[in-house]
Amino acid sequence: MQYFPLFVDTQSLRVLIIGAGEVASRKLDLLSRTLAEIEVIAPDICDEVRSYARQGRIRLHQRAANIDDIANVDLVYLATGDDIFNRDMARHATAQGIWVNVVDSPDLCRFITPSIVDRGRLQVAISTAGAAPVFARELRSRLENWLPNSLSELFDFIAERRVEVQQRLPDFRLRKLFWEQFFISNGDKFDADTPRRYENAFRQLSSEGEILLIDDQTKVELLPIAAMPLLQRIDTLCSDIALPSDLVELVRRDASRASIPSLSVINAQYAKGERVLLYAQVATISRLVAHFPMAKWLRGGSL
Ligand SMILES: C[C@@]1(CC(=O)O)c2cc3[nH]c(cc4nc(cc5[nH]c(cc(n2)[C@H]1CCC(=O)O)[C@@](C)(CC(=O)O)[C@@H]5CCC(=O)O)C(CC(=O)O)=C4CCC(=O)O)c(CCC(=O)O)c3CC(=O)O
Ligand SMILES: NC(=O)C1=CN([C@@H]2O[C@H](COP(=O)(O)OP(=O)(O)OC[C@H]3O[C@@H](n4cnc5c(N)ncnc54)[C@H](O)[C@@H]3O)[C@@H](O)[C@H]2O)C=CC1
Repeated sequence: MQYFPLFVDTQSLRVLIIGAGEVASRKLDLLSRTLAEIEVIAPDICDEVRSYARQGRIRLHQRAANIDDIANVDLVYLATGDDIFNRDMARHATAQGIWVNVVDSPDLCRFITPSIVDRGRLQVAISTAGAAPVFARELRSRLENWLPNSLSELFDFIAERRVEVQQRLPDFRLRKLFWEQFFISNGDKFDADTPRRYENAFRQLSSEGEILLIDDQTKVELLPIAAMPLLQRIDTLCSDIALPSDLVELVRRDASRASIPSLSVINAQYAKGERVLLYAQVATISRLVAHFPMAKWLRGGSL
């Protein structure tokens, strides 16, 4: 991973864009939505950039830039098309510890610009490490279609209630269960029923455990989609045989691992409200089913 994604707090971030053509205006389309203070310097200014200045969103200076301009800023974007000038400015910026992006020279970039799906608090950033920005753009447009616009409202709604949930559910485990329950019932949209689903999620909190069974003859890729949220909620993954890697991928990363415990231990875990997944040979799973009628045997196409 040469490029590592970070989300930068833009409050009082000072951003300088040098150049005011098409590429600068594309960067500005996203940067202007942030809280950053933005300054743009260029002798030739395209209409889009000019309109940001008219709205008072950026400070615009119509002149050539020089090295003194990069003092006292946090980020610099060089979008001039003048290779020698860009290289020179990038060198000065880097020497001063200022993070620099040169739009057409990845080797001069301290950071690169991802393609961004903007849903307010929910941000999806895509990068191909510079290999294919067009692919990043195409993937973005697929995600734009897939992620409803109302996700912005949903995450505002949730953020406003985070403290309330912490107060109403002091137990961390119950809070986690609450949010899982809420997202299962609400889905990824905000509508008139969202506040009701939020209240219902408090009522639907059960501290009941779960026993999931998967036998080694079952192909993981054929498991029903409805099994995915169940696997995501597992606390412990128990097995005495090798686990298929695609199954490990589906289970929560922080789930603990164990060998298959005795029947009485499984009973005790269930009674405590733990959620266990037991992976074993068919014969073992059949025996477990006989002992635990409440267990769910996950098989291809059935639940
Ligand atoms: C390294 C990086 C540095 C940086 O700019 O930060 C970079 C570099 C270069 N871009 C080039 C070209 C194009 N870039 C785009 C579009 C986008 N480019 C963006 C980011 C990045 N571009 C960074 C890596 C991102 C990653 O990791 O994938 C996006 C995501 C964000 C944004 O720019 O705001 C935005 C899509 C936004 C969206 O719509 O979602 C298009 C398509 C178009 O215009 O529609 C083309 C024309 C097609 C083509 O040539 O591929 C060239 C060749 C120049 C030449 O050949 O002359 C270089 C230089 C090189 O490759 O050496
Ligand atoms: N347009 C595109 O989609 C793409 C462009 N590029 C590259 O990105 C760069 C910028 O592209 P465009 O915005 O289309 O170019 P452009 O020619 O429209 O804009 C260049 C801007 O830089 C300014 N500039 C030049 N020298 C300057 C200096 N010394 N100080 C301050 N400003 C200065 C100009 O006044 C102008 O505002 C070019 O190198 C281009 O090759 C790369 C990929 C795609």
